[in-house]
Amino acid sequence: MAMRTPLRAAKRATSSISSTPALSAYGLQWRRGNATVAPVTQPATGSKGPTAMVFMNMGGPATTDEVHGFLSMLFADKDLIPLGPFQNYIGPYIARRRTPKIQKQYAEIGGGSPIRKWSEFQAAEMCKILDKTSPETAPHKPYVAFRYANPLTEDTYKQLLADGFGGGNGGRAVAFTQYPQYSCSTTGSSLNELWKWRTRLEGKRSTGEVEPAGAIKWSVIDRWPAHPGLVEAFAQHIEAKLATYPPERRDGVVLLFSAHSLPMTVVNRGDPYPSEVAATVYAVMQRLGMKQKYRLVWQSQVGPQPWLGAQTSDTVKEYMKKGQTDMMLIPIAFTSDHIETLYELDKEVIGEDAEGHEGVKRVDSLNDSPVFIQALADIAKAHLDSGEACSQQMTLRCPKCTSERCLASKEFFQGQQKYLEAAT
Ligand SMILES: C=CC1=C(C)c2cc3[nH]c(cc4nc(cc5[nH]c(cc1n2)c(C)c5CCC(=O)O)C(CCC(=O)O)=C4C)c(C)c3C=C
Ligand code: FES
Ligand SMILES: [Fe+2]
Repeated sequence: MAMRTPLRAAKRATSSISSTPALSAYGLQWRRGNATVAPVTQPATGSKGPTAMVFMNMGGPATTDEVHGFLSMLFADKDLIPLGPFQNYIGPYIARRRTPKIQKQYAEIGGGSPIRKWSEFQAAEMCKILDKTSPETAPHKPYVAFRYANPLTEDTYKQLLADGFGGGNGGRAVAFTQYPQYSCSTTGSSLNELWKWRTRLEGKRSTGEVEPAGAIKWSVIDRWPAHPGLVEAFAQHIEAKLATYPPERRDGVVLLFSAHSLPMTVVNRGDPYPSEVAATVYAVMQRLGMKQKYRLVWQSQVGPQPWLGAQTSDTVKEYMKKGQTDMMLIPIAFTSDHIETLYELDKEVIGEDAEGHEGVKRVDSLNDSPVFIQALADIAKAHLDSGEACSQQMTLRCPKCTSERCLASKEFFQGQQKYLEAAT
């Protein structure tokens, strides 16, 4: 596809994270029941190991040169931005037009998105914990699969095969969404993409068709909006920022939980994201003892159609006018820094809308929070123990969903249950 050229032309780093040798390189050692001694740097292979832990997210351009490729893929994604029968023409056109503006934004936040750095760090740290807490599924090997940037899902899937998962060997992989709250435009899109590459690289599987022998057995962690560890990590970051206000002002600080908005067409299709974001906010507020006033507001709308509000920037401006000048912005739907925190919140909302008022602050993203990384490990451990291919909730389509991709990919992941069970 012509629209992918810029990204593909960029130097492709391998999508597997550690520099440890491919699993296949230490040969029979990884096969179940084999008693070969593991290399000292690797944990012993458990009865159900090894396990690939694949962190799914949208990704971001690592350099300004990758912005065009990133936007080209983003505007080609029918699960995110359906542009009708002319998507292949309109998508590249919009991507080209937006590139200079978005390049400028990335240049202002240091020249690229930090999402790959944080995702790789979080995945690797989580796997170290899992190797201890879930020895039977060890070793846990961290991977990152991005939807619009390197390492792309396609490349990560190929890396999994090169590392000895699937491709006739069997082996288990967990698709772990890094969006805490489920939207069909984010996690749904990543799962549809993963399913697409599974069918392309490991053989077709439509209803009634036999599972390709020795293919990867997939399971999915599809949402975790109110996990106590996630809630604790957010709460601790909020408390730390609150502590920077003089004691006599703290009770009056308004908490503005800010999440990426959705077009109203997606909300009205029945997308679960708004209610799951609200669930996170409510759980965090309960943990904080409901001591502060708060609102859930929505940012980053693109294009002219109606989006879910109230908008973050309008909210800050309106409250400022009303004399409410102590406010904390809390990015609640993304777990690491990205252009929407570093540019939109810090530079536009705080720098411009609030005119740099010292009472308006942003809470740090979770990034390397050890509480958060422990939460990821707890979520993964519970999933591995459950033996579940995917949650019940994931199998329910939006009331107004008409997408064949959603239907087929949900059927695929649900259908993995019998292969997982057969393997245990
Ligand atoms: C939970 C997070 C996100 C949801 C939900 C989401 C939905 C959504 N996004 C668009 C359109 C665009 N998003 C863009 C960038 C972008 N989106 C998110 C997160 C969510 N999007 C992030 C974190 C980013 C930035 C990535 C980074 O590197 O930091 C863009 C590109 C930027 C631009 O052109 O303004 C677009 C376009 C839609 C239409 C949508 C729901 C349907
Ligand atoms: S759009 Fe939500 S399930 Fe298809
Ligand atoms: Fe977005």
